[in-house]
Amino acid sequence: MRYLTAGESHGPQLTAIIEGVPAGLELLAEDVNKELSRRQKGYGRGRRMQIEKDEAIISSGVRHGLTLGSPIALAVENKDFAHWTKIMGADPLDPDEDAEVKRKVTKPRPGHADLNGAIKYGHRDMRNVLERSSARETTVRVAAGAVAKKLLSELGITVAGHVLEIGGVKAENTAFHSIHQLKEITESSPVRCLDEAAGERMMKAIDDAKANGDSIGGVVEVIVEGMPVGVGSYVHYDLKLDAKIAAAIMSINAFKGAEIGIGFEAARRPGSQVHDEILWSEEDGYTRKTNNAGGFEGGMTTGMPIVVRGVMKPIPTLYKPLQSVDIETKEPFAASIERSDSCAVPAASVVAEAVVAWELAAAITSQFGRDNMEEIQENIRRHNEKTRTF
Ligand SMILES: Cc1cc2nc3c(=O)[nH]c(=O)nc-3n(C[C@H](O)[C@H](O)[C@H](O)COP(=O)(O)O)c2cc1C
Ligand SMILES: C=C(O[C@@H]1CC(C(=O)O)=C[C@@H](OP(=O)(O)O)[C@H]1O)C(=O)O
Repeated sequence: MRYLTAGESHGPQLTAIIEGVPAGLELLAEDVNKELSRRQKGYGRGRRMQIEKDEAIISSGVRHGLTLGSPIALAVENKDFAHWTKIMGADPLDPDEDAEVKRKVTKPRPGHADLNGAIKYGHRDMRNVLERSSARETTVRVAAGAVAKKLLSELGITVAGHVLEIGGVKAENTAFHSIHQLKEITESSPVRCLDEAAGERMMKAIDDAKANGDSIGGVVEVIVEGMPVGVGSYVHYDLKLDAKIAAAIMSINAFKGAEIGIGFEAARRPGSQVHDEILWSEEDGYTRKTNNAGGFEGGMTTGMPIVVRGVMKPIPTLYKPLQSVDIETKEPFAASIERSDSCAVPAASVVAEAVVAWELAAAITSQFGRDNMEEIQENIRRHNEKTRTF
């Protein structure tokens, strides 16, 4: 499975072409829209989210609610384009002489892609960089992830993301009885946090950052239950599924770190307190006493829940500007900005779910069959049965 996205933040639409989804998967626009709406919620976002109402238009690859095995084309309209038609160029091939249209963005924001992107592509107008480097693109990544999640759910695999930390405020009570309970609780939290009291403090931290013209980041976690054992491989570096998951997390805008299982904590413990002891029972087959490995050994799934965390840095666009240099005048400046998110960690936890789901669905289809859902279901059923008594 693979996909490509196209689209600028303030252009007419975002597009994804999704390839390799097996035939026979039930898929409705509603399945995608549900995920798009989850990404739009979350405390700390700016005015843009009040303008957009993300909805998917699926124009190919699906008939009567079932995937065909052919490429799926999917688009999401940018409602904000209506306010940007002149600046973006209603007809991209028509050079417009309007002064407003010609006003260039020449002031790079520290922490964003503006300066490096301008130098790399030779753009004197950094709008040409920011339009595509914007996390608006995560909309269609969540759409592709929604397709992957649907595929996984048909195979009994559940993916849930939540927020562990925002601006230094940590969730203390992160216990849950089942992944479904985790989903239920976090869905009703404005910061997608299991710990209600910590969630309140996180919102306060976001309010404070906003009042100070600042921004804050945090930590998100994705948990996956139901993966078969042995997905991924140790035989080549580019088949290691834990590495692909880490890369997927790092590919999310503003993410600067990823860890699996106990992650960096493993550096501080002896092996006897890290490695998960192996058990076997007739009913459950092989299981582990603990899950410090977060569901992976040797680049392959262990069958235990996958536990992945990602670190998001604070949003770069600040109302309280940092020092920067105008690329035209080479003079320092203090920019005033129009709008920005103060914190997008809750939204990013939904993006993290999507990118993890995508990698898992891609690995499943490459191992258990690419053509149709029935074949994959049958192959996994046989694999699970063999694994239990292995
Ligand atoms: C959901 C989401 C929303 C974001 N919103 C903003 C924003 O409003 N303003 C901003 O400057 N950056 C925002 N970012 C972060 C930038 O897109 C990101 O920092 C930028 O693309 C540079 O890439 P890097 O931080 O990975 O180096 C957002 C990121 C995510 C995941
Ligand atoms: C539009 C989205 O996020 C945007 C990501 C973003 C950035 O620089 O990454 C900047 C902001 O865009 P704008 O400058 O238009 O307000 C965010 O709103 C979205 O998540 O759908």
